[in-house]
Amino acid sequence: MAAFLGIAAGTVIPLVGKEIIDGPVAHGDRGALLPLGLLALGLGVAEAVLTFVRRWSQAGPVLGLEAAIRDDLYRHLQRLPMSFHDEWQSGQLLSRATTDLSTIRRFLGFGVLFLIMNILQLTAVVIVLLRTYWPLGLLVTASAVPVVALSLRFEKRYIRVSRQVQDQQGDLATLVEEAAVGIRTIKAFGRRRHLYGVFDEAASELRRTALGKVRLSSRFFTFLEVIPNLTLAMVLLFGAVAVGAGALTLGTLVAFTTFVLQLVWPVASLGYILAMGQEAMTAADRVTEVLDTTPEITDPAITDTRVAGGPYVIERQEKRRRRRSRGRGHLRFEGVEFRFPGADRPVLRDVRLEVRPGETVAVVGATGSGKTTLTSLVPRLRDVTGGRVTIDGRDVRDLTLPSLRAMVATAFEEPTLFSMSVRENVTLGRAEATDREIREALEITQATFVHDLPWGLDTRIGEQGMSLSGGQRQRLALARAILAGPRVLVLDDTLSALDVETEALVEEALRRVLADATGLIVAHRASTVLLADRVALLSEGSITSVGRHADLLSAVPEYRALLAQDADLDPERALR
Ligand SMILES: Nc1ncnc2c1ncn2[C@@H]1O[C@H](COP(=O)(O)OP(=O)(O)OP(=O)(O)O)[C@@H](O)[C@H]1O
Repeated sequence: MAAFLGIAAGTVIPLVGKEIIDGPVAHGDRGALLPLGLLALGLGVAEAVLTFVRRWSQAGPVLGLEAAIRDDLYRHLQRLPMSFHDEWQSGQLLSRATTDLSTIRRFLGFGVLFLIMNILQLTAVVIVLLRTYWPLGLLVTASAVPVVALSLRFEKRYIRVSRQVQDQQGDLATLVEEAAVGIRTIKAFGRRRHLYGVFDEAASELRRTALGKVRLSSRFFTFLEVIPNLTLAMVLLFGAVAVGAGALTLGTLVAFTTFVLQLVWPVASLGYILAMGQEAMTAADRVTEVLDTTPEITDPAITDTRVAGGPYVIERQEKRRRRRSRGRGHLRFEGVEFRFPGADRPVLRDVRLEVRPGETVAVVGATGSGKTTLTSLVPRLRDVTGGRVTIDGRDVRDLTLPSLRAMVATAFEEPTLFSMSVRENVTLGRAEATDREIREALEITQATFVHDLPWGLDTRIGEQGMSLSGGQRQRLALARAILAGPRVLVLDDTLSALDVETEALVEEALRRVLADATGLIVAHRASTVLLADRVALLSEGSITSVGRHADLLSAVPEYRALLAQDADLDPERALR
């Protein structure tokens, strides 16, 4: 409303001017000058106030919209499965969540409104011009033809080049991120110059594309500046002739030229606005590419019509069932197959394995044999492509994700700590854990070193906090998994960075935890294998043997070969 009224006020001002020139000025009537002058002044002030109201009332909703889309995008990114994140560069996601959304906001906050206002102003002024003196009005209207034709051509080319710039910005963000995360490796290998070269090449490429974009838009913008000014010159020329011939009053000509001058900005700014629109459109495309990706790993579809209330009811039922059957956690892999998207061979084939409640099974296999992939199927970080994984007889795909993930906790080999306090990091799986429970979990994992940190449990660690050693990080990640109090505990080679002594202490304490849970442990070392009741040998994608460690050691040569390098196992070597 403020915008419309502003345009109306702005359009009336030249008409008042015309009245002043043709009335008081032409007839020397000073008395009428004052009210008309005050009217023009009043209209000017009203236009200014309305501009302020427009900007003020528009900023809030537009910024709110940007924040809402950003939230949606973040929430969606977290719902997307591992396979999505495997494929997408993090820099691309980063640039979409930041730069692209700001581009959309700028267009919605500024461009859209000006686009509507300019079109309205153009239409209003053209109508007034045609009514004031139609031959000149027609001349002004005709000047729109080349503007429209060129805008359409410009649009197609600009879309292409602005998409290219935005994609290259995403690539550049990825390079910066990788350089920051991998700085240790880069320095250690003395590859600073080399990586600088790679970055410089990408940055120069972006510069070249951006320059091409500027060249394209400047040609267009110049053209848009020239057309209205050329029209103005023609209006002045033909208008002067018309005034000379007595077909037009001087006041009308002055009003006319003021109107045409008023058109210069809307036409010239059309270029910027269209360019902004194209950028916003490609940015929106990039954002919707992410938003339109459907998460493949979702809660089960509610086909049971008796369950009114949907997932919440299922969730409640499951909680009740879990309370009743506390302590269970019967894990079974039933003919499981897993194939990475696009891969020609499956990584896992016909995997059959049973882990009974309270039992711990170690998975041993050559590197790259699929151990991590196998463990990721339990909390549905990935979904099986054949067969099924069940917990207490129920397919994990039939459980809601929150209840499944409350049931299964995983500690990974490469532990991720977030830029939060030790407490927040450790209680990630169970926010309501008490200090006593946290202390116990830290004691089990021999992670009491945190009490010596400057602010104890409240010390900020992770990417932007205190640096911790690999072993310290692993122990915190393990404490996190234990504190979650899962029915199924998955440890993916979690103790690999610990020294022998600490490992022994952790293992001793772990034995108590594992006695109450179902354990699946990926193991490379004999000492870790000894934590388990049984061992499963994963070979070429399937479980080829299952049994007690000592039995497999004596009966299965492949198993022996895998663990023989471990001095503990080979007394002769240990003595040597
Ligand atoms: N995202 C992925 N896309 C395609 N193939 C993958 C992907 N991740 C892993 N692989 C392949 O799947 C196989 C199994 O990988 P996995 O990480 O499960 O092995 P692993 O037994 O845990 O190895 P390690 O002992 O070295 O940790 C490997 O050959 C690997 O190259």
